[in-house]
Amino acid sequence: MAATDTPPLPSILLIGCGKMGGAMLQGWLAEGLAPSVIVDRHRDSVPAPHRLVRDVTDLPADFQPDLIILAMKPQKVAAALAAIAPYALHAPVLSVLAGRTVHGLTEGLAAHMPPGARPLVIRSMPNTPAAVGEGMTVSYAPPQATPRQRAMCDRVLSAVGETAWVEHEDQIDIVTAISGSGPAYVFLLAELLEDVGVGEGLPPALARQIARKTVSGAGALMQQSGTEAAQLRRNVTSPGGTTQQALSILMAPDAWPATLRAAIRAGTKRARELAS
Ligand SMILES: NC(=O)C1=CN([C@@H]2O[C@H](COP(=O)(O)OP(=O)(O)OC[C@H]3O[C@@H](n4cnc5c(N)ncnc54)[C@H](O)[C@@H]3O)[C@@H](O)[C@H]2O)C=CC1
Ligand SMILES: O=C(O)[C@@H]1CCC=N1
Repeated sequence: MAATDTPPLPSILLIGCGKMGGAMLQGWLAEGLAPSVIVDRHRDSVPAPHRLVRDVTDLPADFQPDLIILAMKPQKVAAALAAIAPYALHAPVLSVLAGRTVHGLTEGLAAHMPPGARPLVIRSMPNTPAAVGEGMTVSYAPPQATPRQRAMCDRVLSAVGETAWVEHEDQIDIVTAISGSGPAYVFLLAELLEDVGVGEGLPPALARQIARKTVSGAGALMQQSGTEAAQLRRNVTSPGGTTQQALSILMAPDAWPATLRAAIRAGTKRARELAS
């Protein structure tokens, strides 16, 4: 779709504006969000024409969003559902909460609605590079979601990065452990490279600079070249050279391949535990 054909961002009710909600909001503000309401007691202000309220019980009576976005901690959502339910009669709900299922959120909201009324819940897993428009969000919509509802969610999420959709909701838990948590693994790599550099005798400022630029530069090269990661790795690895020597340790079956698989399985398991 040409940029001029892109529909404007809808009006949102964003509930929870911490690390993840705040990252997405930063991207949406840069993209021209329609007048919206943000709920978070820990935020000081939002730029006009958007409004900030401290609690879901303080929502302005004159406000009806196009889309409700849940971005509080999974453990905090239950207490907010009663106040959100009246708005969810008229607008779909997009949840970015780890673990929380479409079924659980739908039932939780429906319990506060008139008999027979059902909210429409779409579940997404974004990541914090959304703050700079470089996010990756994977979403699941239940079969009853309309193409218009899916398109609106995709419009909002694609304003802060790339989007993809899965047909099976349980895949969101695996996505959570890979791309949702993944920036933390990459930042850890930068931290460890810096620590090792300092430990091996480099000046701390230089160790920090080379660690950060190596991670961000490698990411930029991968993005801009479109080349497979494995080929980019081979391009660095001279036969008999220094990289091959280092990778023989990292790529040993019981090193990174096993460690990363175990880590991602642990994250996935935790996402499933957070379902209830
Ligand atoms: N941090 C990340 O990288 C990612 C987080 N998520 C999900 O995003 C959600 C939020 O995570 P973070 O932003 O990291 O947590 P956070 O603790 O930084 O932010 C949560 C915010 O929600 C607010 N809050 C809590 N209860 C509220 C309520 N009833 N009404 C309004 N605001 C409320 C808190 O004041 C806080 O500012 C979680 O469900 C997490 O699973 C998803 C993808 C990535
Ligand atoms: O750590 C968490 O539970 C959230 C979900 C993915 C990233 N942060």
